[in-house]
Amino acid sequence: MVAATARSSAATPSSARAPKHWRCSTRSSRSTRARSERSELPSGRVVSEEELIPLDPGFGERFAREKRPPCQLYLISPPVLGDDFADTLAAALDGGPVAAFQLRLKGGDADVLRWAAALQPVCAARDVAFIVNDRADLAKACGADGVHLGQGDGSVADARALLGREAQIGVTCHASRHLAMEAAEAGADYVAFGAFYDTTTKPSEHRPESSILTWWTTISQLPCVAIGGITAANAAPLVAAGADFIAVSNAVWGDPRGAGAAVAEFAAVLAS
Ligand SMILES: Cc1ncc(COP(=O)(O)OP(=O)(O)O)c(N)n1
Ligand SMILES: Cc1ncsc1CCOP(=O)(O)O
Ligand SMILES: [Mg+2]
Repeated sequence: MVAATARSSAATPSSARAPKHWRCSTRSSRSTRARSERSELPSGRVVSEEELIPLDPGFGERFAREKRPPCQLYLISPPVLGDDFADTLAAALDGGPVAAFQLRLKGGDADVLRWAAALQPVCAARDVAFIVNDRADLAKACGADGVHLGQGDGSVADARALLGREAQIGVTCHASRHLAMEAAEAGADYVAFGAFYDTTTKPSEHRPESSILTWWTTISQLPCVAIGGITAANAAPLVAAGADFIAVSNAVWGDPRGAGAAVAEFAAVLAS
């Protein structure tokens, strides 16, 4: 994932590709793999094997973990952008270190491309990677640094073929170890788990425990992102559990003090 390197703690467009040592670890062996078989409970409810065999919250304590670069901030755009959003974004990025910005708009293609043209220079001027949500074709069209793919947003292989090996490709994995393994094996540059907390930005039925971050960072070198309802007040357990990135929307754009002050507060949490 963006700038999660041992050498650098800030994103640059040229370092926006995860270096090889951040790619999927060979330790992601079959023996640690959460399997996807489904079983029927006596009640008739069908559950995945992953749900039947929950992750031991103490998993991480039994293994030595390699030191990783400090957790970084990944900003997700508001769902609707006001006319002055380029200035708001600049203020946010000037508030403290930000690794990446994701343009997450659900309107038409023209809207995405228009905002990409306005916001990409703001990110590039500050060495912040510019990621487009949902659509590899639009990421290609605007020359973004990467794309974020949900489970219904197309395959990593197709996005890679379109965007090339330098592109950052992230994948939503909800609360699923199995999905994370699949994403890593498909060649993703980061996996994203969430929603960790209540959020109105994107209501989610998936609610991972923070231990999934510890598990992931124990078995894989690929960066992981924590998302969903994260604020400066509740981020610390996710950082402590191993999140390489925390992805935040409302806590930054909805902060009454302004987006720059919110980013500065996150910076203090990530530095502590
Ligand atoms: C970093 C990050 N993680 C998760 C998501 C959610 O993606 P998806 O499940 O496709 O839902 P939408 O955001 O497209 O509504 C994300 N965008 N970014
Ligand atoms: C896009 C997304 N995917 C899972 S939760 C979420 C919303 C993140 O926004 P917020 O930080 O406002 O909860
Ligand atoms: Mg999506």
